[in-house]
Amino acid sequence: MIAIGCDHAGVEMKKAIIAALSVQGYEFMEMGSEGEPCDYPDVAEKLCHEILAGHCDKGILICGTGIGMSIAANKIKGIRAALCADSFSTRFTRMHNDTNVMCMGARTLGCGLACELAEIFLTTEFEGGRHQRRIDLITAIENNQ
Ligand SMILES: O=C(CO)[C@H](O)[C@H](O)[C@H](O)COP(=O)(O)O
Repeated sequence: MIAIGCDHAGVEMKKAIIAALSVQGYEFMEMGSEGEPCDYPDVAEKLCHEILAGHCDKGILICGTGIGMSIAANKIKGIRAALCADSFSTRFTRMHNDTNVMCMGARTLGCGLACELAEIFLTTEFEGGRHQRRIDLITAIENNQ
């Protein structure tokens, strides 16, 4: 199960991703705006807690730029969120950072690219090895707050 959430800026992109990836067999837990104005931190917090509770494997967050969503999501212990705008970074943030949330900007990316990036994010595996040591260092920073 993939969690997907947006504020009012990201409704069209959220729908496009659900439509494109549902046909590949992905199931989505949808949350956030259906068009009405809302505040992105509330959506980010709700989505991240669905992941931490084990109800969803990964999350996709969409706002105007993706930046506010990524700032909010990264405040939550256990969440590693990346702002994704190109295929190389999207692939490597899974391989090296083991990110569990991707954030995208609906006012900066087209829906076609967003669907492609979402597919890369959901299909790319974490490499482990030396990257796990670095994730552990991030977790240690988190635990020292
Ligand atoms: O969080 C954001 C920027 O970091 C998002 O782009 C929001 O979607 C944006 O701030 C919403 O702005 P609006 O003027 O209320 O539509």
